[in-house]
Amino acid sequence: KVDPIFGRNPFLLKGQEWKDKRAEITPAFTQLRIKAMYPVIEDVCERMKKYIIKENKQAIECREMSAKFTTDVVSSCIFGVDAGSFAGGNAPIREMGKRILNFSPRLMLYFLLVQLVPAFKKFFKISLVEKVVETFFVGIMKDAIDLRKRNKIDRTDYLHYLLELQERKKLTELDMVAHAITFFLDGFETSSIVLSFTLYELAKNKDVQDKLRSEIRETIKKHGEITFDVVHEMPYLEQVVAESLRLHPPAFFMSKTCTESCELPIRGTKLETIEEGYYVVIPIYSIHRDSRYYEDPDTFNPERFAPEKGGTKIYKEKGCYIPFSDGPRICLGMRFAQTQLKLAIVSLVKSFEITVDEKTPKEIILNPKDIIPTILGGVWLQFNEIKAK
Ligand code: HEM
Repeated sequence: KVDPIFGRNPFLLKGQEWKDKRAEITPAFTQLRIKAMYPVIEDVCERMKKYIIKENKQAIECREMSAKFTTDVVSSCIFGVDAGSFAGGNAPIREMGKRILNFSPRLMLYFLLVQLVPAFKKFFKISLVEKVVETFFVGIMKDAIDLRKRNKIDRTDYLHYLLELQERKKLTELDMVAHAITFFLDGFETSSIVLSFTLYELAKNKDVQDKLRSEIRETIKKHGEITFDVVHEMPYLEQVVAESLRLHPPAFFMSKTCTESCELPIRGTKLETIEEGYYVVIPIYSIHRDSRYYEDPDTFNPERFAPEKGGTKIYKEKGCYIPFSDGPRICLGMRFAQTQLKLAIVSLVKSFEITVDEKTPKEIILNPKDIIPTILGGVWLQFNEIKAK
């Protein structure tokens, strides 16, 4: 029996169940659909900029600011509603996002153990957590659908896709909510962590920030504005995001089940047999920081991915650049994540000089309580507005 909400996430499924679920949601992430969501992301970038200006000169904790950003993006794209995370007060969807992640060590443990040993699913009951999440999101979903139908809104976003799917496949309300929660859960936290680490690295490395700002200005001069197609054709921005994902991959490991006995070379020579049914843990974080593959691996250096050096392609081919995994289970939201990240970075670097505030710890220690790596004590940055001349 599958868990009604979390158990339908392709991330946690296997075999035919996984294939069916993945096939069902893949069309939601086509280039065309992400392009259609671009103006929605642009709107949220504007709200984030206004929030920074309003906070005025105070240092801003960017882990929380980034989570507000991705919560608003994801909510606008799934439910077509403004989650209002930047409006002050306790915005309910942001609060629910916090609750889901902090819910209890039980939920964290669930995800961790199911990732490591999928068989653990049998022994865990998370029905209470699911009930709260389900009740909350069913309410939002109902309102979102009602609003869309009543106002005859025609927007090619994720909700639009879910409504089409509902017609075609006769999805139940719970199916729809489970899909929406997959997008919400897999989407907002991973991307927000990457955004906060990227802002931190840009603040620490002024030369990189300046070079990126020059690329942004040149691009605007050439194209007038930064559209969806243009944002994906900015080589230095691509390098900065790629390097941030290398140094700070939010999914720091993944586990795979061996479906067919095979032999793997260990340390390049000795062959080791991996039996069918074995669980294999792939430590993304350690691979990305291994000096056998990366020169000076702990240094943030976007130059290593310069186009003339082959970009990330050569590292991907060697299997040592895998922030979004690889193969048939590669992250479904990769293109969407990259789009929202790039747009947020462009929007902030264009408008602000970003520096590290003294409240940020000098030595980075990762919070041992978080399932996704975050900086203990937070990422405190200063934003000084660049006034147009
Ligand atoms: C920078 C942000 C992101 C990173 C680094 C990331 C990373 C990953 C990784 C490493 C996996 C594979 C896990 C495994 O093989 O065990 C994965 C799977 C997945 N991701 Fe992402 N992700 C990000 C953002 C997103 C977003 C925004 C969405 C959706 C909106 C999303 C949806 C998914 C889904 C549905 C899967 C499961 C795919 C499957 O098993 O077939 N991710 N992600």
